[in-house]
Amino acid sequence: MLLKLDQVTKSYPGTEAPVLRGVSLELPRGGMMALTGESGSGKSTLLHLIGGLDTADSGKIEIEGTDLTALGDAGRAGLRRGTVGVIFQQFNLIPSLDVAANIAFQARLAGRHDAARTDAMAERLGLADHMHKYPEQLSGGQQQRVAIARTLAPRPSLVLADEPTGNLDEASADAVLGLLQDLVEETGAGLIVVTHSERLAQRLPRRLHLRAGQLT
Ligand SMILES: Nc1ncnc2c1ncn2[C@@H]1O[C@H](COP(=O)(O)OP(=O)(O)OP(=O)(O)O)[C@@H](O)[C@H]1O
Repeated sequence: MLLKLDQVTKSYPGTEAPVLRGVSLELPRGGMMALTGESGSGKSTLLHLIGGLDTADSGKIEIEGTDLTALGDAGRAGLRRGTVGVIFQQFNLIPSLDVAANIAFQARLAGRHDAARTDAMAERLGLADHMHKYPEQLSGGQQQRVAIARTLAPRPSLVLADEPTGNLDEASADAVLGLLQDLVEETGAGLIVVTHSERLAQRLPRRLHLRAGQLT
């Protein structure tokens, strides 16, 4: 199993009810699913726990058999470099690096930089003519595609995308999600897409819905 969550619970200081209450799920290798739910239902929190960006209060999260809850900060950071890739809502590109260097950044950290692969992916994502531009010189859709390329470059086993098309119009959102799915499928990785859009969620083979901190 690529990902296994067992009875995961999470509260933030100052919030009355837990944000996540006993969340369990399994995603097989190469599996793809959408995670939907109202604003504040805990989608980003769940993604952050799976991505090792934050820790659960109780329960177990396993990625490729490794128990995240037993790893320290360094262990979780290592997992983020190689095994799990996160595409953030706000892209988080590095402003001082051009597109080529942004795309290569995480792969270099993971010791998996492959220039030919980076170029091929940039081409697929329509970024070939923009490789020497800086993030501020790109449109939102182009920045999103750079963020996708950067996350996929180190070949993670699991890709987590938080509203990857949230800032795009419908046609661009469809195109970007389609490309993301194709690229993830080609690498055999698993994919979890958080989205507000029921329409986009329908494009994924499996859908889970969070309501008041529980999966339905
Ligand atoms: N760092 C934090 N400290 C305290 N409360 C937080 C923190 N992060 C999130 N929350 C609270 O946890 C709840 C779930 O937030 P989360 O961001 O996971 O929801 P979401 O479903 O992703 O929402 P959205 O769709 O609006 O992005 C919200 O009530 C939010 O206010």
